[in-house]
Amino acid sequence: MNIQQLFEQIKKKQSVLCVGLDTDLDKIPNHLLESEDPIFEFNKAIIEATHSYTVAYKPNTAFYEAYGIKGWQSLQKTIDYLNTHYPNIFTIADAKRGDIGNTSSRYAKAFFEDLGFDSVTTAPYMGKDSMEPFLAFDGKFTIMLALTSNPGAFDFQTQKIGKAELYKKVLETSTTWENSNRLMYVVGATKAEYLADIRKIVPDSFLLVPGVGAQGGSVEEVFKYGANSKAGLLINSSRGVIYASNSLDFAEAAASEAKKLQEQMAPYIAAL
Ligand SMILES: O=C(O)c1cc(=O)[nH]c(=O)n1[C@@H]1O[C@H](COP(=O)(O)O)[C@@H](O)[C@H]1O
Repeated sequence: MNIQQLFEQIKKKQSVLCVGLDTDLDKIPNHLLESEDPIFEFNKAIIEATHSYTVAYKPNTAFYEAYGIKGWQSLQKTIDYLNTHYPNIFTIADAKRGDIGNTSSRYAKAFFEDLGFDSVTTAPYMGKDSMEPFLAFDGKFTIMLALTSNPGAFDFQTQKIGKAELYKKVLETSTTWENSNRLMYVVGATKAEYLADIRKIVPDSFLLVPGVGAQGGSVEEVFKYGANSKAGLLINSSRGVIYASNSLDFAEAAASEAKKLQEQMAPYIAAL
């Protein structure tokens, strides 16, 4: 899908909610474990319950890779389900890839062409030639880590390289790359006060903001500092939505959490 369609979804649903499909067999309701593919059955039920409040889904590939080939099959079925039934919902493979050029181009092919995701998350540590193979894909988006939500973000990302912090350098440099209009950036909701500075460097880009819910970030703060005139945000919650209940009512409970988040977002989107 293209950016225009994403803007339209945001307007129509009055939401920038991205639901993270971090599906863990130890956390899903027991009754699903008897089915042939519990991960897919869980995801399908979550998608059906939450899609009207949601503009993006983000399966984190670690939760699928952890189960080997069966996990990859569950991931494939999940993205196929989304592309078939909800083609207007943006899809993110949260894989945090990045390597020397020829390897990155294989990662890009895997997530964009083989699996058919709209976007993939990447780690920029290896620099321009490790990101460009992702950016070469027309109609696809590369969501690069900028300032992450975890405490370790302060180990490197906020350290100064010359006058500027590393994360600012990453943002500034990336805007000079070819096809930089295909870039989005990850900024943790737990670092909302940094968003105003980040917006000065990338005023028009989409920011994927994980860390509300289980990690303690606030929707209000993210909008206050991070929204641009078209929102320009995708705010992710994974555990807070998908594990709202672990019994028979899990899908209804997820819908209710997703609705709560959408209702928190709506007034800010209406005011843009
Ligand atoms: O790239 C990400 O999505 C990401 C970046 C980041 O800085 N922090 C972060 O939590 N994430 C991911 O966002 C999701 C957050 O999950 P919850 O804390 O359960 O909402 C996980 O899949 C994380 O891997």
